[in-house]
Amino acid sequence: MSVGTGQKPPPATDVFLAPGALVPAATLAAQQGPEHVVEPVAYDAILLAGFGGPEGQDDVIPFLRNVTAGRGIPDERLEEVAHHYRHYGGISPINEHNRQLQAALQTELAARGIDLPVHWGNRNWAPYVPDALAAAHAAGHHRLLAIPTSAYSSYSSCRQYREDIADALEATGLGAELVVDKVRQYFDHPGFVTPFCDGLAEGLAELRGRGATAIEVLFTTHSIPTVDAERSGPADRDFGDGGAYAAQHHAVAEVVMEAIGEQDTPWQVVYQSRSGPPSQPWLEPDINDAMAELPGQGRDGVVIVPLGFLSDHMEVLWDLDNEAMETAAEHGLAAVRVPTPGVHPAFVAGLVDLVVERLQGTPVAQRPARTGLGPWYDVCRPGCCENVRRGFRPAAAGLQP
Ligand SMILES: CC1=C(CCC(=O)O)c2cc3nc(cc4[nH]c(cc5[nH]c(cc1n2)c(C)c5CCC(=O)O)c(CCC(=O)O)c4C)C(CCC(=O)O)=C3C
Ligand SMILES: [Fe+2]
Repeated sequence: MSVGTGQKPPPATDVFLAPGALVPAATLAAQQGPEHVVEPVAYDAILLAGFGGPEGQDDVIPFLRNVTAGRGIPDERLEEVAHHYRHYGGISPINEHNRQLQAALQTELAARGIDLPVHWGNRNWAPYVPDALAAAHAAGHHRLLAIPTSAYSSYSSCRQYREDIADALEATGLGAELVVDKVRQYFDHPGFVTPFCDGLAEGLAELRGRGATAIEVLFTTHSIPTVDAERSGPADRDFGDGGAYAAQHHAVAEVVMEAIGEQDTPWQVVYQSRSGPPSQPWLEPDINDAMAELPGQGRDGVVIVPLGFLSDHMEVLWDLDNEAMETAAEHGLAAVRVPTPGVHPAFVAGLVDLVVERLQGTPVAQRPARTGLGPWYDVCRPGCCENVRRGFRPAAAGLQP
């Protein structure tokens, strides 16, 4: 299913979709303008692009091999992670979450009179992206708008989805017949931000009700290698240490604190679920290390906000609800974990708003964005979120190289 390695990148001005398939020149011209908004497109289907997870004990190891293919993840780490899944019967809830999100999107689209079927395909487990593309094609669809289940920039959270879509176009031989674009990154879209605001306000109230008086808010997200973080986002913009990935999380966290009137409550962005060899630097601090410091600073409670995730999947259940909660107890901290967006009505409506933007070509000034970083790009910029360790691989829905 992989695109041949060593393949030469296409010329710098092409929008890569798949060999032989380019978007119309007008679309390209529009998206290169200062507004980075593309012309309206009459999409005929949605592709919900998920991560995928095992649904039984026999799936666990093959799933982990899919996720880590070609990546130097040590075997001990795979064993350790397999154990997290085995603890829950080998079943990750993530596929069920995506089934629910698919159904909720379908309902919301219908309620607004938008006749677009939602096809669902995962990167790492069935139903796979190539199956979804084949199903879309068999149903007579040609212009797909992808909604990845990830809100931020970085190789793991954006480009890898785009590369896997490019691979799927190649593997299915549908590259000349299907166009696959994607919605802009929605880390600062009100639909994504609102559920966290609601959850954090409730979490703070709950902890205060339990008697905590010196609470710190921990906004947590997946750690990634610092080299990936530095390359996250468009290559022609500087986002400081940690690249666009860290900058987006910090900006959203600040917006959430302000939105609920908690500017004076201490908070920080922390990282979780690190893997890879110890010699390789990843974003820090780890959530557990950060918590160990808090009693010394006079804190007696933490609200954990899983800002980097869309649903209560394994990274949330195990790494937060088991591990981080245990760490909190060890350090005498009262703790509560806020829900992920899941199928919160504001989130589902927000995703449909993103689809409508692209159907209508909404001007950038009319696009909602809660941070100064956005609204983000309709089409990923050249060199966006590249993985220097793996090298160049073609990616759908972006400018090359
Ligand atoms: C940024 C990011 C997100 C958020 C964006 C998004 O949501 O897409 C995310 C989500 C997820 N990560 C997940 C699972 C795993 N991630 C792994 C490994 C890795 N993740 C990374 C990053 C991210 N991961 C990285 C840099 C690696 C190292 C290897 C590599 O470069 O790829 C491994 C291998 C073992 C390990 O090392 O932990 C597993 C099993 C699941 C499914 C959970 C379930 O099944 O419920 C989900 C939603
Ligand atoms: Fe991951």
